[in-house]
Amino acid sequence: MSGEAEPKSILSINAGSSSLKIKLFDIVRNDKAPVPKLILKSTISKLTSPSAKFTFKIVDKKEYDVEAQEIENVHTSVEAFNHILKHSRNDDNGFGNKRVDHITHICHRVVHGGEIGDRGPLVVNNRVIKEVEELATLAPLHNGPAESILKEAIRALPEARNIAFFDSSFHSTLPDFIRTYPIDQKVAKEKKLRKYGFHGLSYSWVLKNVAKFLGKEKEETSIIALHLGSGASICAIKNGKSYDTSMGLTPLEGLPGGSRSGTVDPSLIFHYSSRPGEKDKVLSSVELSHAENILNSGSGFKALVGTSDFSEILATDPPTHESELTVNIYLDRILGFLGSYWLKLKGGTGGVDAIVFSGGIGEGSSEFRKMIIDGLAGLNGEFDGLDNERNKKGSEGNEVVYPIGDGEGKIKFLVCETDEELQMVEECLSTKKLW
Ligand SMILES: Nc1ncnc2c1ncn2[C@@H]1O[C@H](COP(=O)(O)OP(=O)(O)O)[C@@H](O)[C@H]1O
Ligand SMILES: CC(=O)OP(=O)(O)O
Ligand SMILES: [Mg+2]
Repeated sequence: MSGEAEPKSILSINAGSSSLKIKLFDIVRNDKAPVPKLILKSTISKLTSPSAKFTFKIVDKKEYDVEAQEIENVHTSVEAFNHILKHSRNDDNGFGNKRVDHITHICHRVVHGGEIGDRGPLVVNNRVIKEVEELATLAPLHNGPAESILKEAIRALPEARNIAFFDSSFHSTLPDFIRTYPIDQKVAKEKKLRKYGFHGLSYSWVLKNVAKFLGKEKEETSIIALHLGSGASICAIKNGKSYDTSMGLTPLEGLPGGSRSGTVDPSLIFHYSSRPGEKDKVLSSVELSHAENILNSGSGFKALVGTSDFSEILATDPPTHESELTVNIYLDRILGFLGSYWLKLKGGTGGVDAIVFSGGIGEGSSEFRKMIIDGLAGLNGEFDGLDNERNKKGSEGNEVVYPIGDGEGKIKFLVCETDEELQMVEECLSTKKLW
């Protein structure tokens, strides 16, 4: 453990439900502050729709680039982490052991922070690992993998200090009447059953960069941010604070995703799990966890159309009944949240600055952004119209945020290239107690 020393080299690890994304930064000092300089980025994607794809890029050493290489033997996030580590440690790949063994700090994205998550990032110790483990049932696609990577990082890079950043922390500002489920409050308090919300590292990054783009203070910025990735959520941010978000006690609530159903009538579970004529049967806990597993891992796009890869679904040519149904369901649920959050923010503060797209689908698909914006056309004047050309062109140069609207409405449409890895590093560098 380094401890108390200014970070020199930070590895940032983001275990998503379909991918592992890592970045390595050297920390250089300018006059006033430590500044991260990107050295390496690597991703393994399509973990849930194999074969997995491996990308590896060392900055300024293009000759060592690996681009979307298919890898057969990697199925889990921890296998993906070990694959990247092994590749980095091989001198033939342009990197070598020295660089890896100089890592002083490791930032880990942990999706569910439960009550400890409300305190912000924490230096990892046995107690934190135990909490992450205990919360695994509340984020089944995330906390288990994050815990395995945490343990593997401690084993493989023993000199580094590990820090956990919780996706749920950003939502600690949710008002009581939004975070409370209308159930017996004694049980709710005892079992800590409330809305937590996730994708908070992404929302922190989006808020910070959109405020900068708009030339406003964060505290004066109100946006509706969409994080559309393998898991998808929407957040209403009111004057710089999370006011409502579509995910809940777990990342299952709200929008459907690659393998998740999103919100369904809770009673569906009981009917799904019993055979015809057995409707009144009491379900065993095994049957209930099986149902929970199906809703998390065997539903969503995968169940509707056979793949959790949204780009494949959009590219189905000609579209099939299943691909169209999937896109229409996703679009409908997104528009439902947009309408609701627009109303909530308008009614409360009178202002929404922008609708912001991020995440693999939000950043990658101009076609799907157009469908969403077309769906809001009835509110012309309130919202921008679409600037078709800019929407198709995407980001120019190194823009983190760019507009895709025509500037005619009160509410802008923006795209923000999210960076959960750099968000963690920036928070680490600005929080001395984490060193
Ligand atoms: N250009 C694109 N068009 C449509 N979908 C895309 C595009 N690029 C990535 N995606 C989709 O984004 C999803 C992965 O998003 P990402 O945010 O990387 O996921 P994770 O939840 O694993 O972090 C996948 O469904 C993938 O198909
Ligand atoms: C919280 C969540 O669903 O994250 P991801 O989209 O990265 O799987
Ligand atoms: Mg993600």
